Amino acid sequence: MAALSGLCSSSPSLKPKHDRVVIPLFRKYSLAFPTRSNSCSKLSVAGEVSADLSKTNSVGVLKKAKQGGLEKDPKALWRRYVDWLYQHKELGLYLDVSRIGFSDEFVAEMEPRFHAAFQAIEDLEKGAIANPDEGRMVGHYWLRNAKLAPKPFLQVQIEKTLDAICKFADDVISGKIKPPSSPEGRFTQILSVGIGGSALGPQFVAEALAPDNPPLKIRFIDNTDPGGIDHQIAQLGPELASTLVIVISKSGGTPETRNGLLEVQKAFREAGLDFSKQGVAITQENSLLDNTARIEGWVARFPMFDWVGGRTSEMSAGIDIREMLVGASMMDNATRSSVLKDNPAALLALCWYWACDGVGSKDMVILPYKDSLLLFSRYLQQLVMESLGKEFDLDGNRVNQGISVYGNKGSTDQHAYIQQLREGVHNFFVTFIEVLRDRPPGHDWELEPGVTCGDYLFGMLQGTRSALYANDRESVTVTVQEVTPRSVGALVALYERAVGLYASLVNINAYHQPGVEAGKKAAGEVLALQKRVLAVLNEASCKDPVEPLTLEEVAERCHAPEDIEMIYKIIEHMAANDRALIAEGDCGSPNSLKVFLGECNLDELYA
Ligand SMILES: O=P(O)(O)OC[C@H]1O[C@H](O)[C@H](O)[C@@H](O)[C@@H]1O
Repeated sequence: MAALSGLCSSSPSLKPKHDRVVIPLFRKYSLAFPTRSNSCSKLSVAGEVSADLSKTNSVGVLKKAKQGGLEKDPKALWRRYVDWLYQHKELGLYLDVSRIGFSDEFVAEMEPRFHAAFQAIEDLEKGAIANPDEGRMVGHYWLRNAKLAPKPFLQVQIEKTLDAICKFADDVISGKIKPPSSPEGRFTQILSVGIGGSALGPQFVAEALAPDNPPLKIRFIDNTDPGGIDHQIAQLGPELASTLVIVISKSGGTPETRNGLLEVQKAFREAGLDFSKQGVAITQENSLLDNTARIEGWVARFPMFDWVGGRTSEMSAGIDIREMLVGASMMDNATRSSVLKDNPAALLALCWYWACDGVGSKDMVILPYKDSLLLFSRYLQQLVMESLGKEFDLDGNRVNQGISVYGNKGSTDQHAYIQQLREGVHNFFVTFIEVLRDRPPGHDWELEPGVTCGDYLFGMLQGTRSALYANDRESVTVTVQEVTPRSVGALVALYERAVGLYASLVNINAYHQPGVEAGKKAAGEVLALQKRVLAVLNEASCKDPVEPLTLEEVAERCHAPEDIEMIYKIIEHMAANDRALIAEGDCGSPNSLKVFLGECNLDELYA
């Protein structure tokens, strides 16, 4: 989909400007912010850790080392910075972990765990069933290097899909594939319908990489909120006739996505348009969505593979950008290293383990200082929380693992919640994402002597990093030269691998999501109950005279007295949407309510 908005076109390749990183002036900035005495924060860190470590953590040195507090001597910090600085020359990407306080002892003690984690990832890449509950291989790494796929037919499948997507994108952009009844004679808009991993990745990439004036503009329907859906369709207006609707769902049966599709199809019907001439499906072969698209003869169908999880499907069909794949593949190569200091994903996993005590005791705050990376935190929220948030470990022990992720962007957040990060409850560590290039060359100007707009953003990032550290708030900094398809691909791959390694460190399955099913099942039960409520109300409303019912009567006739609260919520919702009428009382006093339906449906009554 991003390919269709002009992202498939090759972008200038990244050339690192220098081999050595420009060192942030942390000393200068830390002088600018008042610092608290160390002893105070040392105490609080030690206290938090001892409580959490008693749960599951076996890394004894973690507790001991944390009691030491963070390094504050500027010279020692500088040595630590240089010592631990990771650089990927070709990608122009740096990772600074110096503001995470792990000790050498901790690193040594973690070594055997990393050994096992590296081995697990190697096995995964070779096609092991790395998702044991679902009996599936985990192959998102093959998408950016098909030769790695363990079977030749998988290699062919990946390459063929990639070629087909790129060709389709070219044909749409050039107007070779066009909508039947658009005055423009070509597609001008994309409406993407999908949720979770089938929305967050495309949204992030579209926000990060779409050019100012893309050949096709992208909109998203990523919820079953009728108001939101109506808004997207209304904004398209007459351009619905030149909208390519891309429906993305790996399973092909997600209700929110199905609802979005049905709503969009209704809008097409009402506008006198033939949806099948403008619809594209991206889904597993033979899924409900795939079969629908095939039978209805949609414009195109592209496969999503069984061995790619939704949240790691960023590089699969739909987001076909060869440059992104190159960036991801380069990062994959780097993160295969079994030398900790040479492996940025392992360094990240190490920092997470240290900062969160291996039990998720701290939240991960993602702060990109670049508007176009705004959605990176939302994207990572799913990748990290759905992968790591698990009740049981691989041996069946209850561990309730996870790391909470939130964030928006700097310096905007400076004016929102950074106050609490600096001074309030100490339950987080920060990841700064720094982008060195402010603007394309030749566009910069000094809005005051010696200072550009971008210098302010840079100052805010460095100042915040220093001010937080001065108050014992740890941080990681990832630096890229520019936001390009290549660097975005590299960032995605970096975090995918870090999540995989961290999952091994804490012995959980990162590739399934059993908890999501519970909510979906419960939602299904609510809708089934609603149908029974409607039938009971319909029967009472078909009487002459109409018999308004109390909540208790409805619950009894539904044979669900224990569900009276849910029945109340169903009726409240129906009343707010004029689908149930209130005869007596009001929703503020549930026991006073008497309800009926405005119309009697005889067909249903005798069905
Ligand atoms: O792509 P779909 O099959 O429609 O799934 C969409 C989403 O559904 C579930 O909520 C899963 O937990 C997500 O991982 C997935 O991305």
